[in-house]
Amino acid sequence: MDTSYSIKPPSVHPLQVLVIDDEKNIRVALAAYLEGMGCRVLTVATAGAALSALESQPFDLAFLDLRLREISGLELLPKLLSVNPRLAVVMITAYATIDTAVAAIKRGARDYLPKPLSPAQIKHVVDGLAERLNLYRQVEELQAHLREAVPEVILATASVKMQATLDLVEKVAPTEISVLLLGENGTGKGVIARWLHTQSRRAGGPFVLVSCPTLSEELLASELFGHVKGAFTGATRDREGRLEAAHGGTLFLDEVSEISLGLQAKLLRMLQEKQFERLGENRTRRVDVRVVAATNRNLEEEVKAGRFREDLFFRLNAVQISIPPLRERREDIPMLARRFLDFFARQTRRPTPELSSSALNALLSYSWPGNIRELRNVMERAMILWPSQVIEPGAFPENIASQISAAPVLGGDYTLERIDREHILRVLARTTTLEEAAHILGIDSSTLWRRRKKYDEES
Ligand SMILES: Nc1ncnc2c1ncn2[C@@H]1O[C@H](COP(=O)(O)OP(=O)(O)OP(=O)(O)O)[C@@H](O)[C@H]1O
Repeated sequence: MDTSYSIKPPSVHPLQVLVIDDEKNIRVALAAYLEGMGCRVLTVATAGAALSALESQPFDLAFLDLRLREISGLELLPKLLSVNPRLAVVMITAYATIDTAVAAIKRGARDYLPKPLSPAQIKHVVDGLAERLNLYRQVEELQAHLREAVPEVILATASVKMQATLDLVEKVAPTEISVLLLGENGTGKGVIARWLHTQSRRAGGPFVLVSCPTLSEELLASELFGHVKGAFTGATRDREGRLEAAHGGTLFLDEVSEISLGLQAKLLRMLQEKQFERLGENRTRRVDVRVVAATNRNLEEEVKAGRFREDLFFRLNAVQISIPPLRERREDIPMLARRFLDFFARQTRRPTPELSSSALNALLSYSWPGNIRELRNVMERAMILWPSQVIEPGAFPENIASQISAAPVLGGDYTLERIDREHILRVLARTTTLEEAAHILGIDSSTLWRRRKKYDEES
């Protein structure tokens, strides 16, 4: 997923903490306490060591002594923040005065605490920061979804392969069966999962997404099952998990292969018995969800390699639906490109531009490793960068624009079969029915159908 995004992805548990103090006793005591809370701690005695530690590691939090031997903590503070602007700095001092506290906060410290620090004070700082980072992460996920929000799901297709996929989706949607969606990144697994939900009897209930790989094991467990206050660092109050939030609806587990073996066991129990406990809680809760899972890995191989439980695989895989990559449904590229252009044109209140034939050529010749997501991004970029009403290859990134030369030209060094194939695929791409394409090509529809099937299978 694209990360060009205003809020930096925060680190998740465990918190990385830097302790900067020239008194060994303080360093040792603070480190022991922080480690006891599950933090990863590095202690340093000098400003130089602190700066070089920050340059090499992404710390979340620093405890900074106000009076270091060679430099004041107040002087060091802006230097630390210039290396890592997201660092939360807590000034600590045995000589607390209101003036220095104000100065520290003005320079960017998050907190100011008098020595000796009590365990309760340290816990308060750590829990508060863990919760804030967790909120950042949730905001980041939401913003990423908003940024990618699908204006309108495009379910039209001219591809035999994709049509077979959509037929299967339509068949299983109204049932309660678990569905496993397979497909490369950006092929639309999330879009199809949401569509499955809207076509199901659960459409009036919630659709809840859990993106498995973005979270550490502990955080994912808490995200799924919820937790009670005190279950781990940062668990400052009881919280329901996404499982409960999905009650009566659909739970979408994206990139399910990334779930650790420990969590897989819990998930299996939930699927088998519809029961689970929040982290740190004895009470057993019941939940009614339909699970749709997705992966871009070969789960059977993960099972063979011992990384994925076979019984969980069978539970999730009641029906398997493969979504073809865009390069295997090239005939859809022009239609999808135009639909995205139309969407972005409406958003920017411009008339929808056309694609020149060389622009179309470039799009059709490119391999689209990022699939529909990449096509959508390329169309959005073209709308921003290309003011004219006819989009030319120059509106596309260089790796796509340069594809035109790879397309076969009449009279070039190409076999008849390559020209035949390219011509058929392009005519199919710009026409709306098979009959219309067959008419242009001067062959009957059944011959064209067979050729298209063959090309689909070869690609
Ligand atoms: N059928 C579709 N109609 C409209 N837009 C689509 C469609 N399929 C995919 N997209 C676009 O591509 C983006 C990626 O789709 P989606 O997140 O569903 O893919 P994915 O296969 O789940 O990808 P990943 O594995 O990276 O999570 C969507 O946000 C949307 O912009």
